[in-house]
Amino acid sequence: MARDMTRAGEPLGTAARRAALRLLDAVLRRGEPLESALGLATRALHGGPDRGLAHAIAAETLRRLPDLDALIDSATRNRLPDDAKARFVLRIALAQVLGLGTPPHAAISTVLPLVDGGPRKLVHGVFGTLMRGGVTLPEVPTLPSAVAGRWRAAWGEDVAAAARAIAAPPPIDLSLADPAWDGIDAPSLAPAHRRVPAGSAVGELPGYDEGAWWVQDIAASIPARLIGRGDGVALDLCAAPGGKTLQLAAAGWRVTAVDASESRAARLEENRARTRLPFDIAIADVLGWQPPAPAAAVLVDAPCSATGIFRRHPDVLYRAHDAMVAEMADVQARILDRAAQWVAPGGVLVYATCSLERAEGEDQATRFAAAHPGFTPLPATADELPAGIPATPEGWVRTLPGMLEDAGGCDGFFIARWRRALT
Ligand SMILES: C[S@@+](CC[C@H](N)C(=O)[O-])C[C@H]1O[C@@H](n2cnc3c(N)ncnc32)[C@H](O)[C@@H]1O
Repeated sequence: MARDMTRAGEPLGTAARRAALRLLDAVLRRGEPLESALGLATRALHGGPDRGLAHAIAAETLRRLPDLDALIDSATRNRLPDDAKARFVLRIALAQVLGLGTPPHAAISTVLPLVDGGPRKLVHGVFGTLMRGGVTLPEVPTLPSAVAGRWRAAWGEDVAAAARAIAAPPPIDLSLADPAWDGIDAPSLAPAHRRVPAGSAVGELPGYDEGAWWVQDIAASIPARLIGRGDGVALDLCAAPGGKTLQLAAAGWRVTAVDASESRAARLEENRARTRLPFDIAIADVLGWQPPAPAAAVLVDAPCSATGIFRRHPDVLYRAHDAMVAEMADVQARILDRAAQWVAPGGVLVYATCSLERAEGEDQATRFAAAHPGFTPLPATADELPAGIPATPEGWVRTLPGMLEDAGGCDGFFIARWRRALT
């Protein structure tokens, strides 16, 4: 892939498309998260709007990839290999026209320089054929077949809701530090919650500077809701950037937030400074760290495949393969087993993952319960949960793409809670 971002004589906007191409390359060929690839891929761009455009093009391409590929395949006599540069460039051009509303001439003129000295004629020809044919994208996007197959087996018809959910970026949820705060006129789906439209400039919303709220999907707010209010010690393990830490601190707990990543812990610090909510931060690997004493509440928001946040991060659809899920499930088991030792007698343990994979949710909770007879399931109750999100028959919470769909949906999460026996 090209390294040079700006070249004389190129149409304006070519550099942003080159960055989008690098982003796609990072996700699809190297398996990197889109957000992590952003810095390097866009470093030569001048200013936020170009960076935003590169990100929007790459994200839209990932949302629509199977449908874009089907269009490309319909217009080529010999199927282009999956990793052919011509396919990448056509995906970008088509995603702009069919998904983002870019005029066709602007979309094609800014990608052709990316295949200079290569399949320029082919790209131009395929694009022209499709445009003359008046093609459109299906109203409901097609999910990648591996993910669709896995989720259909796990969740049946909810896979259709997942496809609908990926059509556009989702609304943005805010968790309020004070449930009585009334500074934003927006729908509320649960106590201390507001939902603002997709694309809202969060830094400009009322209450941002004062730290009255932080961005957190409603499903992601459930683990801390299941811990509730308290004034004892709470351990938030795998805590950064800190949505759940802030909830626990706002609910009165004396929280220690532990995270292994220094850069992510910096976001914990930023959030602590902005909200002025008190909590301690430990930058440590929980597999080596040890608290000074057992805690009344322990929250494990374990690292996972993150397939539950595919609406905001469509790259997970292409990165979360079976082997990755199995590897994450192994890490989760080790973290959860270790965390269980730090729950004080009579204390509460909550386990959560933002995953739509049973191996990282239901199977993990079943395994834990069998291995830890000293922990009794503590089923979630309706009054603890947002309306429209029921507990499972086991008392766990499993949020699925079809839930709250009319109100804008929610992320996919799994949450289980146990109480440790007194002796
Ligand atoms: C799902 S994210 C946590 C999100 C966070 N709880 C929140 O609500 O904002 C998982 C976190 O686990 C951290 N992590 C992964 N492995 C870890 C380990 N062995 N010890 C501590 N933190 C770990 C990652 O750095 C990442 O920040």
